[in-house]
Amino acid sequence: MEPALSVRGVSHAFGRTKALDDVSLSVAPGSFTALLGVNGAGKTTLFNLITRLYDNVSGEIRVLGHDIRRRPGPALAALGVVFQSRALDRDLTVGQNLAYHAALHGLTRAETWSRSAGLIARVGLGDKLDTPVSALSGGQARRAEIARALMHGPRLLLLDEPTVGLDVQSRREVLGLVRRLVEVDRVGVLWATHLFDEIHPQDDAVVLHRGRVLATGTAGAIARGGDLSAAFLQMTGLETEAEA
Ligand SMILES: Nc1ncnc2c1ncn2[C@@H]1O[C@H](COP(=O)(O)OP(=O)(O)OP(=O)(O)O)[C@@H](O)[C@H]1O
Repeated sequence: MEPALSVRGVSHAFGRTKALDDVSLSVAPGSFTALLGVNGAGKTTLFNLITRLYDNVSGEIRVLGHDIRRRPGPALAALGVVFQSRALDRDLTVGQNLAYHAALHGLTRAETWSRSAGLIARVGLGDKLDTPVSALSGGQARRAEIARALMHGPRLLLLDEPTVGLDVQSRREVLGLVRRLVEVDRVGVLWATHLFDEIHPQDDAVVLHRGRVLATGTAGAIARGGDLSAAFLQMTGLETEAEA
């Protein structure tokens, strides 16, 4: 079966700064894959390449088998994304934000209304369709963003540190929602984070540090049966740097 996402030998530089250096990873269909890295690891650069905000000039990126350079249309149609910074229009209602996204993807009016009603109920905001985004809490706005990202039925969902800035209850709701999408709908998820308590031992994980992949496998295997954050600190050398 085609991976939901395949990244092979991808590098990217900003002037002399190598943000990504020969990065390879994949996300299986219906898997929750954690992209683990501290600030500056290269997570956002990778997301910007996958979504074609930056041109990918070295290596290959495929979404559901579609090369993002040669077949950008089908690749982007199979992809949903929740960026790190908030991306809803705060003056529009939740329903209007979803409808605008649906229009960009060519959904009909009927499809738009049936999908937005279904998705907004799914993310627990059934009574908020006509509420302006400015009146939502941070956690509700995140869940609305996830609903928007799902409007066109993507098979791969990218989320860039989606729980940063949320309280403990909202973090749990957002994470639970995304895990259900993986388990029930078999969406492939790439979840970028530096919050290790979000990761289960059976999750797939990729350790990215200073633009390089240091480890891939299940989080449990990477942690070698111990604590994931301790294994991460040791692997990246951050533990030694902090002691020095
Ligand atoms: N537009 C840019 N111009 C120059 N350098 C950049 C630019 N974007 C990122 N970088 C550099 O590339 C490297 C990777 O940054 P990136 O934002 O991808 O990391 P990140 O893992 O997403 O970190 P954060 O969690 O802080 O967003 C860093 O050294 C960063 O300073």
